[in-house]
Amino acid sequence: MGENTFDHLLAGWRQDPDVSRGVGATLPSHHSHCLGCGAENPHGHHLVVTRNAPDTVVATHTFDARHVGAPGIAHGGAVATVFDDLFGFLLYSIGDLAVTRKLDVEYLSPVLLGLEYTLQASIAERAGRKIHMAATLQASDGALVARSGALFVTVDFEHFKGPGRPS
Ligand SMILES: CCCCCCCC/C=C\CCCCCCCC(=O)SCCNC(=O)CCNC(=O)[C@H](O)C(C)(C)COP(=O)(O)OP(=O)(O)OC[C@H]1O[C@@H](n2cnc3c(N)ncnc32)[C@H](O)[C@@H]1OP(=O)(O)O
Repeated sequence: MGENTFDHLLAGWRQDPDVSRGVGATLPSHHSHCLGCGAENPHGHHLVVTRNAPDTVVATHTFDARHVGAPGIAHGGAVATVFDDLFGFLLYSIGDLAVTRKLDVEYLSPVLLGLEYTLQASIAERAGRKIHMAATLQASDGALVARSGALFVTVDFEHFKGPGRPS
């Protein structure tokens, strides 16, 4: 991503973090090449995420051959990627930038390739810079297949600048 593009992204977030979008709204991707939600990342999950309550977001996802771990089963890291990115959409409810400090995933049953799953994430608690979040991944029959918890920590814009990062 070119530096002008990244500056533009940060400026856009600063001006309008989309916190005002209503329940039922589809939220903007983090950026076009984001591994979780960017439409232009050929390796990405292309998540489309909707706000279904003020502090809750939902998405459906079908893992495919790009995400295979054991034959027919999604790689655990791919599942964690999707949880992490979904948590990133809760920042639109908060209006502050934050990054993942801790991510826990419980794999209760295999996540199968080619089946559509429903994911939901919500804010559990906010304390100072810390934002605790929780999420579920359910099969089409409602069975709980995986769940995740995350600790995000708010950061300022300078976090995204510096060595190795776009300036
Ligand atoms: C959504 C809008 C986007 C718009 C576009 C904008 C452009 C940006 C583009 C896109 C972004 C969105 C993309 C979302 C994708 C999903 C999110 C990711 O994948 S993020 C990448 C992975 N994560 C990192 O790379 C972090 C690396 N870690 C760090 O940089 C630091 O560790 C950081 C900033 C997280 C914290 O460092 P410290 O030095 O500032 O803070 P300390 O003091 O260590 O911790 C803060 C508090 O947290 C507690 N804490 C830390 N670890 C804890 C733990 N394990 N359990 C409980 N508390 C803990 C501490 O005790 C402290 O608490 P006390 O404030 O004192 O009360």
